[in-house]
Amino acid sequence: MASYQTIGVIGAGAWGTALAQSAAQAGRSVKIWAFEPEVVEAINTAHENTVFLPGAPLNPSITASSDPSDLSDCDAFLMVAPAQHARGILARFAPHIAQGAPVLLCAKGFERESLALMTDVLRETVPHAIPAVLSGPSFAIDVAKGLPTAVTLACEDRDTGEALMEAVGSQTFRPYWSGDLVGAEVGGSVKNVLAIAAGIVEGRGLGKSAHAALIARGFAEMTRLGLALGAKRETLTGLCGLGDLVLTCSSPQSRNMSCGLALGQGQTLESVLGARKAVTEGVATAPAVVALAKTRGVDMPICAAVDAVLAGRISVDDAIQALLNRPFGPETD
Ligand SMILES: NC(=O)c1ccc[n+]([C@@H]2O[C@H](COP(=O)([O-])OP(=O)(O)OC[C@H]3O[C@@H](n4cnc5c(N)ncnc54)[C@H](O)[C@@H]3O)[C@@H](O)[C@H]2O)c1
Ligand SMILES: O=P(O)(O)OC[C@H](O)CO
Repeated sequence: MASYQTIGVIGAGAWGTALAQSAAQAGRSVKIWAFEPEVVEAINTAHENTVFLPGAPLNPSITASSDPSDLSDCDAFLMVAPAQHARGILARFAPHIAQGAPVLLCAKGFERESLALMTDVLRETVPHAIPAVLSGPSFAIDVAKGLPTAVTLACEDRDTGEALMEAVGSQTFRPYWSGDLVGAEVGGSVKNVLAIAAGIVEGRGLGKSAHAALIARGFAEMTRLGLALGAKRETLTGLCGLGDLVLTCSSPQSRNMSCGLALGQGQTLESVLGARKAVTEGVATAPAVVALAKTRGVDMPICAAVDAVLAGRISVDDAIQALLNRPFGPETD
């Protein structure tokens, strides 16, 4: 079985930093590529990502660089830059990723313009890499602090998947293997859009019953899209689907849910996004989810309402009314 010892982490936001730390704790040699020079500086000198993951001391063996060629000796990669930047960054990395090296895709989003999943983006930019997906209920700070977390690690070849699990996993950060990449991608991406809706429910004071209904009906939407794209139902009921949906829709520390909370309380999207450096993936993914659903004839009324609110086509109150005015119907398809 392959054994990956030198791990390249592409993207030094909160999640890339936490995963770099996890791999270092697993005894791997870890190099992390950061977009911002100040992040490179902070990791190499203070051994802390003071910009995106402050308060989490890093293993001093982790080195950072802003030059992709510095990662060219890595035998496996974690792609952790936000979804909308993935294509450009992967294209830069393509010459530095060895033939047959696995690239573990960790971003949770669809590409807005092309509607591509991250595995599609990887196949188009680095066709010689082996795609894998990491997704599940896990806040970066929880992983960095060593709190217990469990995620799905999807890779078609089980041996490769298990070698990746050994490279990033630990007693507290627990990956479970799956062969269903599409399921893992759809779950993580759609839950971000639904978490914005959950935040709106909370921010508008619609109550806990509405919150539970949102999660259950949102899960029905995620399942319909996932199945239409070829996902397995059991993947969607697992960590990367229902598990992550429950976490993100219930935690104001989620960037997506907190964005919805603020919208529900009357703030504008511009003021919410303008006040944060962190990525809110659901904002760019919402229109992609809706467009993709349309191409497959899949009904996703909650996601469509979120997209319409984010785009300013409808007010929060009118979106809520429109959802409540839908005709009664069967619970399952
Ligand atoms: N933070 C978490 O708890 C968490 C957990 C699981 C998955 N994720 C996913 O990981 C991905 C990365 O999120 P994060 O939380 O690490 O990011 P973050 O919000 O902590 O940081 C923002 C990231 O965007 C990058 N960035 C900003 N502008 C850029 C540009 N013009 N070009 C290239 N990169 C640019 C920054 O370098 C940084 O890596 C997202 O898809 C997110 O959904 C995050
Ligand atoms: O803060 P969010 O909303 O990007 O969510 C982070 C993780 O995806 C939770 O699993």
